[in-house]
Amino acid sequence: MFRIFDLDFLHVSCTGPPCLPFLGALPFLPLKHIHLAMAGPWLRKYGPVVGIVMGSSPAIAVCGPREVLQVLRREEFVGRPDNVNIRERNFNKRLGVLFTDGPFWVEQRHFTIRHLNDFGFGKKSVEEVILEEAEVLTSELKEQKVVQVSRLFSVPTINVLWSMIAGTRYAHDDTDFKALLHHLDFLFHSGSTLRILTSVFPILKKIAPEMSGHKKVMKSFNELQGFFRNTIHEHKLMLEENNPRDFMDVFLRQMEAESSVENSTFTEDELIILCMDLFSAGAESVSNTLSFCLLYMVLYPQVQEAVQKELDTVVGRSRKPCLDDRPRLPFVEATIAEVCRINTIAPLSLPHAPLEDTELNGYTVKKGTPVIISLWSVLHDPEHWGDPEVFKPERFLDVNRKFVHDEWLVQFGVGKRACLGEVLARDMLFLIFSSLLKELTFKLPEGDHEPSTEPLPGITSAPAPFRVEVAQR
Ligand code: HEM
Repeated sequence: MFRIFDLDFLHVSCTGPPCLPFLGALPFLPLKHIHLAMAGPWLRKYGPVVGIVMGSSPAIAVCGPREVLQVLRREEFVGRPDNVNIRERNFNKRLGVLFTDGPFWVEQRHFTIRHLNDFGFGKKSVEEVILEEAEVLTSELKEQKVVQVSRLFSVPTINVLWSMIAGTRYAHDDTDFKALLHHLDFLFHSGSTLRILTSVFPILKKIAPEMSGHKKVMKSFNELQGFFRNTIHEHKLMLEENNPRDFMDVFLRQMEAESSVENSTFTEDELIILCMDLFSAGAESVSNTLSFCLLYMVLYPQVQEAVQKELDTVVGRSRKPCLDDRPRLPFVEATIAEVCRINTIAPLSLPHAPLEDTELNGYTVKKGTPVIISLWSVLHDPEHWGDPEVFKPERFLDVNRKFVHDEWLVQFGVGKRACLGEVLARDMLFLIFSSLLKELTFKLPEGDHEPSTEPLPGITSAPAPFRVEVAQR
Protein backbone atom coordinates (compact mmCIF):
# COMPACT_ATOMS: atom_id res chain seq x y z
CA MET A 1 0.00 0.00 0.00
CA PHE A 2 1.39 3.39 -0.95
CA ARG A 3 0.94 6.32 1.40
CA ILE A 4 1.02 9.82 0.04
CA PHE A 5 0.89 11.56 3.41
CA ASP A 6 4.13 13.41 2.89
CA LEU A 7 3.49 14.69 -0.60
CA ASP A 8 1.92 17.85 0.71
CA PHE A 9 2.18 19.65 -2.63
CA LEU A 10 -0.28 17.08 -3.97
CA HIS A 11 -2.84 18.33 -1.44
CA VAL A 12 -4.03 14.84 -0.56
CA SER A 13 -3.34 12.76 2.46
CA CYS A 14 -4.70 9.27 2.22
CA THR A 15 -3.84 5.83 0.91
CA GLY A 16 -4.29 4.50 -2.60
CA PRO A 17 -2.75 2.77 -5.60
CA PRO A 18 1.01 3.19 -6.13
CA CYS A 19 2.23 6.36 -7.76
CA LEU A 20 5.10 6.70 -10.26
CA PRO A 21 6.80 9.95 -11.23
CA PHE A 22 5.07 11.69 -14.17
CA LEU A 23 2.53 8.87 -14.68
CA GLY A 24 1.13 8.83 -11.15
CA ALA A 25 -1.20 5.88 -10.56
CA LEU A 26 -2.17 5.56 -14.24
CA PRO A 27 -0.34 2.26 -14.92
CA PHE A 28 -2.17 0.74 -11.96
CA LEU A 29 -5.69 1.80 -12.91
CA PRO A 30 -8.00 -0.73 -14.58
CA LEU A 31 -8.46 -0.13 -18.32
CA LYS A 32 -12.23 -0.29 -18.06
CA HIS A 33 -14.95 -0.17 -15.41
CA ILE A 34 -12.94 1.63 -12.74
CA HIS A 35 -16.08 1.62 -10.56
CA LEU A 36 -15.73 -2.16 -10.18
CA ALA A 37 -12.19 -1.76 -8.86
CA MET A 38 -13.37 1.01 -6.53
CA ALA A 39 -16.21 -1.02 -5.00
CA GLY A 40 -14.15 -4.25 -4.80
CA PRO A 41 -10.35 -4.45 -4.49
CA TRP A 42 -9.78 -0.77 -3.63
CA LEU A 43 -12.41 -0.73 -0.90
CA ARG A 44 -10.95 -3.89 0.62
CA LYS A 45 -7.31 -2.83 0.27
CA TYR A 46 -7.34 0.93 0.89
CA GLY A 47 -10.64 1.58 2.63
CA PRO A 48 -13.64 3.72 1.66
CA VAL A 49 -11.66 6.88 0.79
CA VAL A 50 -8.74 6.45 -1.63
CA GLY A 51 -6.09 8.86 -2.91
CA ILE A 52 -5.11 8.59 -6.59
CA VAL A 53 -2.58 10.63 -8.51
CA MET A 54 -3.47 11.08 -12.19
CA GLY A 55 -0.26 12.13 -13.94
CA SER A 56 0.79 14.68 -11.35
CA SER A 57 -2.69 15.76 -10.23
CA PRO A 58 -4.19 14.39 -7.05
CA ALA A 59 -7.76 13.16 -6.74
CA ILE A 60 -9.87 11.41 -4.14
CA ALA A 61 -12.01 8.37 -4.92
CA VAL A 62 -14.90 7.68 -2.57
CA CYS A 63 -15.60 3.95 -2.74
CA GLY A 64 -17.58 3.03 0.40
CA PRO A 65 -21.38 3.34 0.06
CA ARG A 66 -21.88 5.13 3.38
CA GLU A 67 -19.07 7.58 2.67
CA VAL A 68 -20.56 8.20 -0.81
CA LEU A 69 -23.92 9.18 0.68
CA GLN A 70 -22.16 11.32 3.28
CA VAL A 71 -20.07 13.22 0.71
CA LEU A 72 -23.03 13.81 -1.59
CA ARG A 73 -25.01 15.32 1.27
CA ARG A 74 -22.21 17.53 2.62
CA GLU A 75 -22.49 21.17 1.54
CA GLU A 76 -18.77 21.74 1.21
CA PHE A 77 -18.46 19.01 -1.45
CA VAL A 78 -20.92 20.68 -3.81
CA GLY A 79 -18.19 22.25 -5.98
CA ARG A 80 -16.76 21.04 -9.28
CA PRO A 81 -13.07 20.85 -10.19
CA ASP A 82 -11.78 23.50 -12.55
CA ASN A 83 -9.19 22.70 -15.20
CA VAL A 84 -7.92 23.78 -18.59
CA ASN A 85 -9.65 20.93 -20.41
CA ILE A 86 -13.06 21.90 -19.10
CA ARG A 87 -12.45 25.58 -19.85
CA GLU A 88 -11.38 24.76 -23.41
CA ARG A 89 -14.81 23.24 -23.99
CA ASN A 90 -16.44 26.34 -22.53
CA PHE A 91 -14.87 29.29 -24.41
CA ASN A 92 -11.99 29.30 -21.88
CA LYS A 93 -14.37 30.36 -19.12
CA ARG A 94 -16.38 28.70 -16.36
CA LEU A 95 -19.83 28.47 -17.96
CA GLY A 96 -22.88 26.21 -18.01
CA VAL A 97 -24.15 24.12 -15.08
CA LEU A 98 -22.17 20.89 -15.30
CA PHE A 99 -18.75 22.33 -14.43
CA THR A 100 -19.48 25.52 -12.50
CA ASP A 101 -20.12 26.19 -8.82
CA GLY A 102 -20.73 29.09 -6.43
CA PRO A 103 -23.38 31.80 -7.02
CA PHE A 104 -23.06 31.54 -10.83
CA TRP A 105 -24.02 27.86 -10.76
CA VAL A 106 -26.80 28.40 -8.18
CA GLU A 107 -28.45 31.04 -10.38
CA GLN A 108 -28.16 29.08 -13.63
CA ARG A 109 -29.22 25.77 -12.07
CA HIS A 110 -32.32 27.29 -10.44
CA PHE A 111 -33.30 29.06 -13.64
CA THR A 112 -32.85 25.90 -15.74
CA ILE A 113 -34.75 23.61 -13.35
CA ARG A 114 -37.61 26.10 -13.03
CA HIS A 115 -38.06 26.36 -16.78
CA LEU A 116 -37.35 22.76 -17.76
CA ASN A 117 -40.04 21.64 -15.36
CA ASP A 118 -42.41 24.30 -16.63
CA PHE A 119 -45.11 22.36 -18.39
CA GLY A 120 -46.36 25.39 -20.27
CA PHE A 121 -43.98 25.76 -23.23
CA GLY A 122 -45.66 26.80 -26.44
CA LYS A 123 -48.86 24.99 -27.08
CA LYS A 124 -47.79 21.52 -25.99
CA SER A 125 -46.98 20.10 -22.57
CA VAL A 126 -43.80 18.12 -22.06
CA GLU A 127 -45.96 15.04 -21.58
CA GLU A 128 -47.48 15.52 -25.04
CA VAL A 129 -44.06 16.04 -26.61
CA ILE A 130 -42.73 12.80 -25.08
CA LEU A 131 -45.86 10.84 -26.06
CA GLU A 132 -45.58 12.09 -29.64
CA GLU A 133 -42.00 10.82 -29.87
CA ALA A 134 -43.05 7.50 -28.32
CA GLU A 135 -45.81 7.19 -30.90
CA VAL A 136 -43.50 7.86 -33.85
CA LEU A 137 -41.07 5.25 -32.54
CA THR A 138 -43.82 2.69 -31.91
CA SER A 139 -45.19 3.12 -35.45
CA GLU A 140 -41.71 2.76 -36.93
CA LEU A 141 -41.10 -0.40 -34.93
CA LYS A 142 -44.42 -1.86 -36.07
CA GLU A 143 -43.09 -1.73 -39.62
CA GLN A 144 -40.03 -3.78 -38.76
CA LYS A 145 -39.51 -7.35 -37.70
CA VAL A 146 -36.01 -7.29 -36.30
CA VAL A 147 -34.27 -4.13 -35.07
CA GLN A 148 -30.82 -3.21 -33.87
CA VAL A 149 -31.25 -1.61 -30.43
CA SER A 150 -28.10 0.48 -30.10
CA ARG A 151 -29.00 4.10 -30.89
CA LEU A 152 -32.70 3.20 -31.25
CA PHE A 153 -33.63 5.74 -28.58
CA SER A 154 -31.19 8.52 -29.51
CA VAL A 155 -33.59 10.23 -31.90
CA PRO A 156 -36.67 10.34 -29.62
CA THR A 157 -34.57 11.42 -26.63
CA ILE A 158 -32.75 14.18 -28.48
CA ASN A 159 -36.02 15.30 -30.04
CA VAL A 160 -37.68 15.70 -26.63
CA LEU A 161 -34.71 17.72 -25.35
CA TRP A 162 -34.54 19.78 -28.52
CA SER A 163 -38.31 20.46 -28.46
CA MET A 164 -38.00 21.83 -24.95
CA ILE A 165 -34.86 23.81 -25.61
CA ALA A 166 -35.49 25.07 -29.14
CA GLY A 167 -39.12 24.25 -29.89
CA THR A 168 -38.58 21.87 -32.83
CA ARG A 169 -38.20 18.18 -33.54
CA TYR A 170 -36.19 16.72 -36.37
CA ALA A 171 -36.90 14.08 -38.96
CA HIS A 172 -34.47 11.22 -38.60
CA ASP A 173 -32.81 11.90 -41.93
CA ASP A 174 -32.39 15.68 -41.44
CA THR A 175 -28.80 16.68 -42.24
CA ASP A 176 -28.43 19.08 -39.28
CA PHE A 177 -29.80 16.45 -36.98
CA LYS A 178 -27.46 13.78 -38.28
CA ALA A 179 -24.51 16.12 -37.70
CA LEU A 180 -25.71 16.85 -34.14
CA LEU A 181 -26.01 13.13 -33.43
CA HIS A 182 -22.60 12.44 -34.92
CA HIS A 183 -20.80 15.02 -32.75
CA LEU A 184 -22.64 14.09 -29.55
CA ASP A 185 -21.87 10.46 -30.23
CA PHE A 186 -18.20 11.09 -30.87
CA LEU A 187 -17.77 13.29 -27.79
CA PHE A 188 -19.49 10.75 -25.60
CA HIS A 189 -17.55 7.72 -26.74
CA SER A 190 -14.05 7.97 -28.20
CA GLY A 191 -13.95 11.72 -27.45
CA SER A 192 -14.44 11.27 -23.71
CA THR A 193 -11.59 8.76 -23.41
CA LEU A 194 -9.29 11.06 -25.39
CA ARG A 195 -10.25 13.95 -23.08
CA ILE A 196 -9.20 11.96 -20.01
CA LEU A 197 -5.84 11.29 -21.62
CA THR A 198 -5.21 14.93 -22.54
CA SER A 199 -6.39 16.17 -19.16
CA VAL A 200 -3.79 13.96 -17.45
CA PHE A 201 -1.10 14.83 -20.00
CA PRO A 202 -1.99 18.31 -21.36
CA ILE A 203 1.33 18.44 -23.21
CA LEU A 204 -0.12 15.94 -25.74
CA LYS A 205 -2.44 18.66 -27.03
CA LYS A 206 0.57 20.72 -28.09
CA ILE A 207 2.97 18.06 -29.29
CA ALA A 208 0.47 15.64 -30.85
CA PRO A 209 -2.84 17.45 -31.47
CA GLU A 210 -3.89 15.01 -34.20
CA MET A 211 -2.70 11.80 -32.60
CA SER A 212 -4.08 12.64 -29.16
CA GLY A 213 -7.46 13.35 -30.76
CA HIS A 214 -7.44 16.88 -29.32
CA LYS A 215 -8.02 18.49 -32.71
CA LYS A 216 -10.97 16.26 -33.51
CA VAL A 217 -12.52 16.81 -30.07
CA MET A 218 -12.22 20.60 -30.42
CA LYS A 219 -13.72 20.39 -33.92
CA SER A 220 -16.78 18.59 -32.56
CA PHE A 221 -17.13 21.16 -29.76
CA ASN A 222 -16.90 23.98 -32.30
CA GLU A 223 -19.48 22.38 -34.60
CA LEU A 224 -21.92 21.89 -31.74
CA GLN A 225 -21.39 25.42 -30.47
CA GLY A 226 -21.93 26.74 -34.02
CA PHE A 227 -25.16 24.76 -34.30
CA PHE A 228 -26.47 26.17 -31.00
CA ARG A 229 -25.33 29.71 -31.87
CA ASN A 230 -27.19 29.61 -35.21
CA THR A 231 -30.37 28.41 -33.50
CA ILE A 232 -30.04 31.16 -30.90
CA HIS A 233 -29.73 33.79 -33.66
CA GLU A 234 -32.84 32.43 -35.38
CA HIS A 235 -34.66 32.63 -32.04
CA LYS A 236 -33.56 36.23 -31.51
CA LEU A 237 -35.21 37.21 -34.81
CA MET A 238 -38.52 35.63 -33.82
CA LEU A 239 -38.54 36.56 -30.13
CA GLU A 240 -41.92 37.76 -28.92
CA GLU A 241 -42.39 39.77 -25.74
CA ASN A 242 -45.12 37.69 -24.11
CA ASN A 243 -45.03 34.39 -25.90
CA PRO A 244 -41.96 32.32 -25.02
CA ARG A 245 -41.98 29.20 -27.19
CA ASP A 246 -39.21 27.25 -25.52
CA PHE A 247 -36.24 27.38 -23.12
CA MET A 248 -34.14 29.49 -25.51
CA ASP A 249 -36.85 32.16 -25.64
CA VAL A 250 -37.13 32.26 -21.85
CA PHE A 251 -33.36 32.55 -21.52
CA LEU A 252 -33.12 35.27 -24.21
CA ARG A 253 -35.84 37.30 -22.48
CA GLN A 254 -33.92 37.06 -19.20
CA MET A 255 -30.79 38.15 -21.08
CA GLU A 256 -32.63 41.21 -22.35
CA ALA A 257 -34.04 41.98 -18.90
CA GLU A 258 -30.52 41.87 -17.44
CA SER A 259 -28.76 43.65 -20.31
CA SER A 260 -27.74 46.53 -18.06
CA VAL A 261 -26.84 44.34 -15.05
CA GLU A 262 -23.10 44.22 -14.47
CA ASN A 263 -21.71 40.66 -14.57
CA SER A 264 -25.08 39.13 -15.38
CA THR A 265 -24.81 35.35 -15.75
CA PHE A 266 -27.30 35.45 -18.65
CA THR A 267 -25.13 35.73 -21.77
CA GLU A 268 -25.18 34.16 -25.22
CA ASP A 269 -22.05 32.14 -24.44
CA GLU A 270 -23.71 30.81 -21.28
CA LEU A 271 -26.78 29.75 -23.25
CA ILE A 272 -24.60 27.86 -25.76
CA ILE A 273 -22.73 25.97 -23.05
CA LEU A 274 -25.95 25.32 -21.14
CA CYS A 275 -27.36 23.67 -24.29
CA MET A 276 -24.19 21.56 -24.59
CA ASP A 277 -24.52 20.57 -20.92
CA LEU A 278 -28.15 19.56 -21.22
CA PHE A 279 -27.47 17.46 -24.30
CA SER A 280 -24.31 15.88 -22.89
CA ALA A 281 -25.96 14.99 -19.59
CA GLY A 282 -29.43 14.15 -20.85
CA ALA A 283 -29.32 12.44 -24.23
CA GLU A 284 -27.13 9.38 -23.68
CA SER A 285 -28.33 8.69 -20.15
CA VAL A 286 -32.01 8.39 -21.06
CA SER A 287 -31.39 6.65 -24.37
CA ASN A 288 -29.04 4.05 -22.83
CA THR A 289 -31.43 3.37 -19.94
CA LEU A 290 -34.22 2.66 -22.44
CA SER A 291 -31.93 0.30 -24.38
CA PHE A 292 -31.20 -1.54 -21.12
CA CYS A 293 -34.95 -1.73 -20.45
CA LEU A 294 -35.42 -3.60 -23.75
CA LEU A 295 -32.43 -5.81 -23.01
CA TYR A 296 -33.94 -6.90 -19.69
CA MET A 297 -37.35 -7.44 -21.31
CA VAL A 298 -35.90 -9.95 -23.77
CA LEU A 299 -33.83 -11.62 -21.07
CA TYR A 300 -36.76 -11.81 -18.63
CA PRO A 301 -39.91 -12.45 -20.70
CA GLN A 302 -41.92 -13.14 -17.53
CA VAL A 303 -41.18 -9.57 -16.34
CA GLN A 304 -42.21 -8.23 -19.76
CA GLU A 305 -45.48 -10.16 -19.48
CA ALA A 306 -46.17 -8.82 -15.99
CA VAL A 307 -45.49 -5.24 -17.18
CA GLN A 308 -47.90 -5.71 -20.10
CA LYS A 309 -50.56 -7.28 -17.88
CA GLU A 310 -50.44 -4.28 -15.56
CA LEU A 311 -50.59 -1.87 -18.51
CA ASP A 312 -53.59 -3.73 -19.96
CA THR A 313 -55.44 -3.59 -16.63
CA VAL A 314 -54.74 0.05 -15.80
CA VAL A 315 -54.40 1.78 -19.19
CA GLY A 316 -56.28 -0.64 -21.45
CA ARG A 317 -55.83 -0.91 -25.21
CA SER A 318 -57.77 2.13 -26.37
CA ARG A 319 -55.71 5.03 -25.00
CA LYS A 320 -52.10 6.07 -24.43
CA PRO A 321 -50.46 5.82 -21.00
CA CYS A 322 -50.14 9.16 -19.19
CA LEU A 323 -48.24 10.49 -16.19
CA ASP A 324 -51.37 10.29 -14.01
CA ASP A 325 -51.35 6.50 -14.48
CA ARG A 326 -48.03 6.20 -12.70
CA PRO A 327 -49.22 5.62 -9.13
CA ARG A 328 -51.41 2.79 -10.42
CA LEU A 329 -48.55 1.11 -12.31
CA PRO A 330 -46.25 0.02 -9.48
CA PHE A 331 -44.76 -2.93 -11.37
CA VAL A 332 -43.87 -0.74 -14.35
CA GLU A 333 -42.21 1.73 -11.96
CA ALA A 334 -40.42 -1.09 -10.12
CA THR A 335 -39.11 -2.56 -13.40
CA ILE A 336 -37.68 0.78 -14.54
CA ALA A 337 -36.18 1.37 -11.08
CA GLU A 338 -34.54 -2.06 -11.11
CA VAL A 339 -33.07 -1.51 -14.61
CA CYS A 340 -31.67 1.83 -13.38
CA ARG A 341 -30.21 0.18 -10.29
CA ILE A 342 -28.66 -2.91 -11.81
CA ASN A 343 -27.22 -1.23 -14.89
CA THR A 344 -26.24 2.01 -13.22
CA ILE A 345 -26.06 4.42 -16.16
CA ALA A 346 -23.64 6.75 -14.38
CA PRO A 347 -21.55 4.39 -12.19
CA LEU A 348 -19.54 7.43 -11.06
CA SER A 349 -21.13 10.82 -10.46
CA LEU A 350 -19.55 13.78 -12.20
CA PRO A 351 -16.46 14.77 -10.19
CA HIS A 352 -17.18 16.94 -7.17
CA ALA A 353 -14.67 19.22 -5.41
CA PRO A 354 -14.64 20.78 -1.95
CA LEU A 355 -15.26 24.53 -1.96
CA GLU A 356 -12.89 24.91 1.03
CA ASP A 357 -10.18 22.78 2.65
CA THR A 358 -12.01 20.12 4.59
CA GLU A 359 -11.69 16.63 6.04
CA LEU A 360 -13.10 13.30 4.97
CA ASN A 361 -12.83 10.15 7.04
CA GLY A 362 -10.03 11.74 9.01
CA TYR A 363 -8.10 12.80 5.86
CA THR A 364 -7.43 16.34 4.73
CA VAL A 365 -8.90 17.24 1.34
CA LYS A 366 -7.75 20.55 -0.11
CA LYS A 367 -10.12 22.97 -1.82
CA GLY A 368 -10.64 22.12 -5.51
CA THR A 369 -9.32 18.51 -5.33
CA PRO A 370 -11.39 16.35 -7.73
CA VAL A 371 -13.53 13.89 -5.78
CA ILE A 372 -14.69 10.84 -7.78
CA ILE A 373 -17.78 9.30 -6.26
CA SER A 374 -19.00 5.75 -6.84
CA LEU A 375 -22.80 5.68 -7.14
CA TRP A 376 -22.36 2.07 -8.19
CA SER A 377 -21.14 1.11 -4.71
CA VAL A 378 -24.45 2.36 -3.24
CA LEU A 379 -26.63 0.74 -5.90
CA HIS A 380 -24.79 -2.60 -5.58
CA ASP A 381 -24.06 -2.74 -1.87
CA PRO A 382 -24.64 -6.39 -0.83
CA GLU A 383 -25.47 -5.41 2.75
CA HIS A 384 -28.27 -3.11 1.68
CA TRP A 385 -29.73 -4.99 -1.30
CA GLY A 386 -29.00 -8.59 -0.27
CA ASP A 387 -28.57 -9.89 -3.82
CA PRO A 388 -27.57 -6.82 -5.89
CA GLU A 389 -26.49 -8.87 -8.91
CA VAL A 390 -29.99 -10.35 -9.34
CA PHE A 391 -32.54 -8.56 -11.57
CA LYS A 392 -35.60 -8.40 -9.32
CA PRO A 393 -38.15 -5.59 -9.81
CA GLU A 394 -40.12 -6.95 -6.82
CA ARG A 395 -37.49 -5.54 -4.48
CA PHE A 396 -39.23 -2.17 -4.98
CA LEU A 397 -42.72 -3.49 -4.07
CA ASP A 398 -44.12 -3.77 -0.55
CA VAL A 399 -46.40 -6.54 0.72
CA ASN A 400 -49.39 -4.76 -0.83
CA ARG A 401 -47.53 -4.58 -4.17
CA LYS A 402 -47.21 -0.80 -3.90
CA PHE A 403 -44.03 0.84 -5.22
CA VAL A 404 -41.66 1.75 -2.38
CA HIS A 405 -38.92 4.26 -2.97
CA ASP A 406 -35.58 3.18 -1.52
CA GLU A 407 -33.23 5.95 -0.33
CA TRP A 408 -30.30 3.97 -1.71
CA LEU A 409 -31.70 4.16 -5.24
CA VAL A 410 -29.34 7.00 -6.12
CA GLN A 411 -28.98 6.74 -9.90
CA PHE A 412 -29.63 10.49 -10.19
CA GLY A 413 -27.17 11.41 -7.42
CA VAL A 414 -28.16 12.98 -4.11
CA GLY A 415 -28.16 16.44 -2.56
CA LYS A 416 -27.68 19.84 -4.13
CA ARG A 417 -25.66 18.51 -7.05
CA ALA A 418 -28.13 15.76 -7.97
CA CYS A 419 -29.33 15.45 -11.57
CA LEU A 420 -30.95 18.60 -12.83
CA GLY A 421 -33.06 16.70 -15.37
CA GLU A 422 -34.37 14.04 -12.98
CA VAL A 423 -38.07 14.90 -13.38
CA LEU A 424 -37.82 15.04 -17.16
CA ALA A 425 -35.75 11.84 -17.28
CA ARG A 426 -38.25 9.93 -15.12
CA ASP A 427 -41.13 11.15 -17.31
CA MET A 428 -39.34 10.11 -20.50
CA LEU A 429 -38.43 6.66 -19.16
CA PHE A 430 -41.93 6.00 -17.91
CA LEU A 431 -43.86 7.27 -20.95
CA ILE A 432 -41.61 5.80 -23.66
CA PHE A 433 -41.20 2.43 -21.93
CA SER A 434 -44.91 2.00 -21.17
CA SER A 435 -46.00 3.23 -24.63
CA LEU A 436 -43.77 0.65 -26.33
CA LEU A 437 -44.68 -2.25 -24.06
CA LYS A 438 -48.39 -1.52 -24.37
CA GLU A 439 -48.26 -2.04 -28.13
CA LEU A 440 -45.32 -4.34 -28.75
CA THR A 441 -43.63 -7.48 -27.45
CA PHE A 442 -39.88 -7.90 -27.76
CA LYS A 443 -37.92 -11.13 -27.94
CA LEU A 444 -34.55 -12.42 -29.05
CA PRO A 445 -34.44 -13.20 -32.76
CA GLU A 446 -34.05 -16.91 -33.36
CA GLY A 447 -30.42 -17.90 -33.65
CA ASP A 448 -29.08 -14.76 -31.91
CA HIS A 449 -26.84 -15.27 -28.88
CA GLU A 450 -28.20 -14.15 -25.55
CA PRO A 451 -26.90 -10.56 -25.25
CA SER A 452 -24.61 -9.70 -22.38
CA THR A 453 -25.71 -7.30 -19.65
CA GLU A 454 -22.11 -6.15 -19.19
CA PRO A 455 -22.01 -2.51 -20.26
CA LEU A 456 -19.55 -1.12 -22.77
CA PRO A 457 -16.88 1.02 -21.11
CA GLY A 458 -17.53 4.77 -21.15
CA ILE A 459 -18.66 7.71 -19.02
CA THR A 460 -22.20 6.38 -19.14
CA SER A 461 -22.94 2.68 -19.39
CA ALA A 462 -24.40 1.45 -22.66
CA PRO A 463 -25.33 -2.11 -23.63
CA ALA A 464 -23.28 -3.79 -26.33
CA PRO A 465 -25.23 -3.81 -29.63
CA PHE A 466 -28.01 -6.42 -29.71
CA ARG A 467 -31.09 -7.13 -31.81
CA VAL A 468 -34.70 -7.68 -30.87
CA GLU A 469 -37.59 -9.20 -32.76
CA VAL A 470 -40.69 -7.01 -32.57
CA ALA A 471 -44.25 -8.37 -32.54
CA GLN A 472 -47.45 -6.33 -32.43
CA ARG A 473 -49.71 -7.21 -29.53
C1 HEM B 1 -31.71 8.19 -16.82
C2 HEM B 1 -31.38 9.44 -16.98
C3 HEM B 1 -30.40 10.21 -16.16
C4 HEM B 1 -29.56 9.80 -15.17
C5 HEM B 1 -29.37 8.39 -14.60
C6 HEM B 1 -28.82 10.97 -14.72
C7 HEM B 1 -27.89 10.96 -13.71
C8 HEM B 1 -27.16 12.05 -13.32
C9 HEM B 1 -26.10 12.03 -12.34
C10 HEM B 1 -25.64 10.79 -11.59
C11 HEM B 1 -25.61 13.29 -12.25
C12 HEM B 1 -24.40 13.74 -11.42
C13 HEM B 1 -24.74 14.05 -10.01
C14 HEM B 1 -23.51 14.49 -9.26
O1 HEM B 1 -22.58 15.05 -9.83
O2 HEM B 1 -23.47 14.24 -8.04
C15 HEM B 1 -26.36 14.11 -13.16
C16 HEM B 1 -26.15 15.47 -13.31
C17 HEM B 1 -26.79 16.22 -14.25
N1 HEM B 1 -27.81 15.83 -15.08
FE1 HEM B 1 -28.60 13.97 -15.21
N2 HEM B 1 -29.24 12.05 -15.45
C18 HEM B 1 -30.21 11.65 -16.32
C19 HEM B 1 -30.90 12.44 -17.22
C20 HEM B 1 -30.72 13.80 -17.39
C21 HEM B 1 -31.47 14.63 -18.30
C22 HEM B 1 -32.62 14.18 -19.18
C23 HEM B 1 -30.93 15.89 -18.21
C24 HEM B 1 -31.29 17.15 -18.96
C25 HEM B 1 -32.41 17.62 -19.19
C26 HEM B 1 -29.88 15.84 -17.23
C27 HEM B 1 -29.12 16.91 -16.86
C28 HEM B 1 -28.15 16.89 -15.88
C29 HEM B 1 -27.32 18.03 -15.54
C30 HEM B 1 -27.35 19.40 -16.21
C31 HEM B 1 -26.49 17.63 -14.50
C32 HEM B 1 -25.46 18.47 -13.77
C33 HEM B 1 -26.13 19.12 -12.57
C34 HEM B 1 -25.20 20.00 -11.77
O3 HEM B 1 -24.00 19.82 -11.84
O4 HEM B 1 -25.72 20.86 -11.05
N3 HEM B 1 -29.77 14.57 -16.76
N4 HEM B 1 -27.30 13.35 -13.80
